[in-house]
Amino acid sequence: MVKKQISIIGVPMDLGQSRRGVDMGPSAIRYAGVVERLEKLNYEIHDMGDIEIGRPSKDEEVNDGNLKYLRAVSEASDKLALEVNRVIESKSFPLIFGGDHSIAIGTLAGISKHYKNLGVIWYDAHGDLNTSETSPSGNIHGMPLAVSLGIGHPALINIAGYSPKVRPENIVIIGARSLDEGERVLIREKGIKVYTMHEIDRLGMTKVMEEAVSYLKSKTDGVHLSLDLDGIDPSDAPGVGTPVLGGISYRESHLAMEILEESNIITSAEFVEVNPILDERNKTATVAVALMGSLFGEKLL
Ligand SMILES: NC(=[NH2+])NCCC[C@H](N)C(=O)O
Ligand SMILES: [Mn+2]
Ligand SMILES: [Mn+2]
Repeated sequence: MVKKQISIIGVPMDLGQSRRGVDMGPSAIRYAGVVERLEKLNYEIHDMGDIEIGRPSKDEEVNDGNLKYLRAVSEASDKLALEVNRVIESKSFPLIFGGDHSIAIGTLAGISKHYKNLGVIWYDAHGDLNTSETSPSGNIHGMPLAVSLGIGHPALINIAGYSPKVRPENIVIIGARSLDEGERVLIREKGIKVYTMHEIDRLGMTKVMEEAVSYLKSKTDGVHLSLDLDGIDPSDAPGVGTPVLGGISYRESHLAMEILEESNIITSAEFVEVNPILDERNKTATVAVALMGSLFGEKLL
């Protein structure tokens, strides 16, 4: 039998937010044993190494458009989109390690043209639906989902030469507990499906994931999982730049990944925002790798 292929792409990007160190995320995730873990599940793993990220000078950080390091983020997104596209053309499953969440701009740009109706599961404490007008921080990692909807600066929305990358009705956000005003407006206006912590508490993770899967399954021909480690509670995943109390537990996250695995809908995935400098003995990278285990079919018995 031919083994299923997974291709790993590391993206050592930290310019989409203000806390240095998240560029070391790919190393931390590899160090936590991801390749060995997935090989045990009988996958053939191709580690493509890391995308090269420029090191712009500090004065590129703030520009009057409220988009920090716009040029560097846009260049990195271009490179990532090309690489992701190549992986899909080679019939391998793209598994991307961040880096901050701005990398999703490039990931989705590389993926989306391969699908008529791409679905996205955005597992995150945040909506990442800001624009330069609504962003309180100017940090591009708070904008990738808006950008992928075609809302934002032309240098970001036109990566890979087309826009939008995803339709609002094909998005499910899971774990939200920190939304800015502009993000709330966009969610209502576009009718984006959101399971906040309230729904997760109330319905339980099983129901939430089953609903999310059946919502997406009927209308999409591929689903990208974009998992921001800050979706998980900071007690379980402390190594993130923008932690928010009251998050999804480690156990609930395993359950979510297991339900996704059973559903067979996931066609690409990325794990972002692991910051080893803020972490405790590589705990957050270890959590990320454990969740990948469940996502790719690990079973105890
Ligand atoms: N990917 C993330 N961790 N995003 C956090 C975004 C925080 C805040 N909403 C902002 O736009 O600045
Ligand atoms: Mn987040
Ligand atoms: Mn995020």
